[in-house]
Amino acid sequence: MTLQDVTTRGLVLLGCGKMGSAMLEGWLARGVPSDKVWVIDPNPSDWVKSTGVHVNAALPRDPAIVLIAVKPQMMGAALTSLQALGAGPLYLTVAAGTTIATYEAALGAGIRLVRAMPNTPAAVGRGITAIIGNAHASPADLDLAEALLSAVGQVVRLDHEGQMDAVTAVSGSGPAYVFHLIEALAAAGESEGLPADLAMRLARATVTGAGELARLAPESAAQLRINVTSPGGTTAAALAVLMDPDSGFPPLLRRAVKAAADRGRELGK
Ligand SMILES: NC(=O)C1=CN([C@@H]2O[C@H](COP(=O)(O)OP(=O)(O)OC[C@H]3O[C@@H](n4cnc5c(N)ncnc54)[C@H](O)[C@@H]3O)[C@@H](O)[C@H]2O)C=CC1
Ligand SMILES: O=C(O)[C@@H]1CCC=N1
Repeated sequence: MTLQDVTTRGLVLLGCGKMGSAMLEGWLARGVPSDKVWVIDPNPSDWVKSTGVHVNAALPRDPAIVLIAVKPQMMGAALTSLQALGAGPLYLTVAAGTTIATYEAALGAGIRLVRAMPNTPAAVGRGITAIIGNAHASPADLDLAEALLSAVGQVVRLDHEGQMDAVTAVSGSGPAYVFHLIEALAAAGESEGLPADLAMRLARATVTGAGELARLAPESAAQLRINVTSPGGTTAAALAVLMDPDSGFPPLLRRAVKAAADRGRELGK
């Protein structure tokens, strides 16, 4: 199966909230025809309804791909609406926590399934998605999933499903940590006397600019940090706080990432 099959046979999205919409936005922007996309969602957004995709219409009989993007807590009920499709399509799921075994139990042990963990920068083509196939997913299925997901950013393949909760905690949830960094940096600027709108503008441009530099520059993140840090200067004073081994970013992020990974494991039970 190829990307051409996807645009011929169709793509079904089960659940089109924040993550499903981010991916759909990326695919539509990259030329997937809207009349080849079927969305099933009891509460479709105005944006989804405005895209021209089929919304809560009868499904095609033989779609190439079914993307599952409902919350893990709703998965049991949601999967019943796919049972009629059986082992025909390639299933691609982005749900945190929910294990391959859960889908096989609900949809049939013979299904071809790729479990993926994307992130919302997919909406602007800058996502990163980790994938792992089940035992029935062929190399061609993984290639197809990768081709589809490459349309919205980078793709990495995992060695085993056990890595997925850590991936979720780093890159799936990670954009939220960065957005919170913008909020916190702006709030700190306000505390130093800046007006709120100026502080937010500076914080947002700094985080996105640093992100772009990290993407394009050949240097490591550590070297880029060193390049900002004049000996005895302002950055060094801030980094003494942020790099404190007991109270700085490293222990804080270790705790945050562990909490996210633990939650993923819990959702999988
Ligand atoms: N938001 C994110 O950054 C990421 C989310 N994910 C995963 O994506 C999945 C969806 O998360 P979000 O988009 O954030 O949640 P969301 O709440 O924005 O979207 C879920 C959508 O599913 C719909 N839905 C509920 N019951 C349904 C049913 N029975 N059949 C069809 N649709 C149904 C809801 O109406 C909603 O539009 C989750 O499993 C999450 O773990 C994965 C990576 C990143
Ligand atoms: O918060 C969540 O559970 C989902 C998974 C990764 C990002 N959002």
